[in-house]
Amino acid sequence: MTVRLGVTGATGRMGREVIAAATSHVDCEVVFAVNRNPTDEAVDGIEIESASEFDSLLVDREPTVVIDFTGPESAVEYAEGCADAGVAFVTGTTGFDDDGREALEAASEDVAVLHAPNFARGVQALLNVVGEAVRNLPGYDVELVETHHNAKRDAPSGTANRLLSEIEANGNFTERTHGRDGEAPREEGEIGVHALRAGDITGEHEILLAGNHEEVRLTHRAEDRGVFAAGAVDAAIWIAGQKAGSYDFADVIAE
Ligand SMILES: NC(=O)C1=CN([C@@H]2O[C@H](COP(=O)(O)OP(=O)(O)OC[C@H]3O[C@@H](n4cnc5c(N)ncnc54)[C@H](OP(=O)(O)O)[C@@H]3O)[C@@H](O)[C@H]2O)C=CC1
Ligand SMILES: O=C(O)C1=N[C@H](C(=O)O)C[C@H](O)C1
Repeated sequence: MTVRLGVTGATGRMGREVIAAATSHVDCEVVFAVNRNPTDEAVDGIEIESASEFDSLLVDREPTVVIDFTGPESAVEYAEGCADAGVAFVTGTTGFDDDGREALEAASEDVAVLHAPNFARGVQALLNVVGEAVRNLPGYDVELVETHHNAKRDAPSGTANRLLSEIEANGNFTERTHGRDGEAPREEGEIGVHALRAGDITGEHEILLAGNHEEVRLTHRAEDRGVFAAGAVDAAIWIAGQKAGSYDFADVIAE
């Protein structure tokens, strides 16, 4: 069955990649693509419409799923629109605060909602192994470095926050130290967190574990945003058959 997709943030870095991935996928049809500031220029043959039309497009074009890569405020608004219209919602947007996360949970009571801070399959593998590495190296110092392009809004990245949760769940850590400045010796139990922003780097995450005169580095490097878009389209196809609830990209990969 063809999955009918709506795309938000359509002219953004990720929106364009999602349209490219979806239009070349045999199981997908892009039925609308919206942007806050629409352009006359189509993306991969898909007309860009105004985000102000989002609610009426949900009714008129009958999408099965909306894929969103925008910002935390707009993602919540789009999720609420989808919940009202009975349309499943996939978002890769990062930077949500507690209220934003709660709003996504509330939407998932009415429709299937999948939120993943990273749609790269390699990052899912990294999330699976990082806890084991920490458990195997008790007492080793842990530092996380993430590197992204100079236009990224949130820090640390959504992926970094997810990795940090895994690290904390598997070791005795007391605090996250964001960068260091001046007299700042390392405290026992801290995890150092460092966000680098430069150029047009797609996205890198490295966890350094060091102690006992040795070091282990676990690194994921995305070389192309198409990796994220392909994962998001896979998630949209998967979620089309799911009942209301809150899902993660790990659920998609598990099948
Ligand atoms: N989960 C994953 O695998 C990945 C997640 N991301 C996340 O996706 C999000 C978008 O990233 P990226 O594409 O690089 O960002 P861009 O800035 O390139 O694009 C953002 C898009 O969202 C729109 N937008 C932003 N704010 C609003 C708003 N308040 N209301 C309506 N539309 C809005 C922008 O519209 P306009 O053009 O009008 O400004 C633009 O189309 C970020 O949160 C990023 O962290 C990114 C890559 C992978
Ligand atoms: O903004 C980005 O570009 C990315 N954001 C995601 C995040 O915050 O983790 C995922 C990816 O690293 C690219």
